[in-house]
Amino acid sequence: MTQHKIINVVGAAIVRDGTVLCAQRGPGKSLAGYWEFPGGKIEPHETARGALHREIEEELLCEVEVAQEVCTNEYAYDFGIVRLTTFICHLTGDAPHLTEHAEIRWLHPADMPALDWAPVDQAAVDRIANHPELISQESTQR
Ligand SMILES: Nc1nc2c([nH]c(=O)n2[C@H]2C[C@H](O)[C@@H](COP(=O)(O)OP(=O)(O)OP(=O)(O)O)O2)c(=O)[nH]1
Repeated sequence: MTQHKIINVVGAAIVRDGTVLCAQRGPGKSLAGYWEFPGGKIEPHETARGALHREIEEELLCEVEVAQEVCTNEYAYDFGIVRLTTFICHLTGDAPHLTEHAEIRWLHPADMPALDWAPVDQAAVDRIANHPELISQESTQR
């Protein structure tokens, strides 16, 4: 029997002016070329929100306020089962800077499904596209 470990991952749907930051995974990484929500693996001592705050600081060199959860979804890849929890996030300072992604695009919810998303991301993309009001709530810090 094949044992599949569960990899707990958090992703940020960063909102700006009615659009969401979509990021393309860089070459040489797992799932290279697929579009994703920036983020990464939750370390054992971390909360999901704490991990997301740290990952965004590391990956995009910016600060976010982690707002409401979009959804949690699982997908069995050949390297393991990824359980992705996605949160709406708001920028609290500088704009994001690319460090490891190939490209980023700010898209309106209706345009997001056209990208080639990592399979586990599909649920969150569909939820945001079908419920654009999710991203219309302004940050509490503005
Ligand atoms: N950050 C992020 N990872 C995702 C998403 N969708 C998805 O399948 N993944 C996968 C890719 C990775 O296998 C894992 C997240 O780990 P990570 O972002 O820390 O990836 P990493 O570059 O450190 O890991 P790796 O390429 O060495 O496996 O979850 C997503 O929307 N955001």
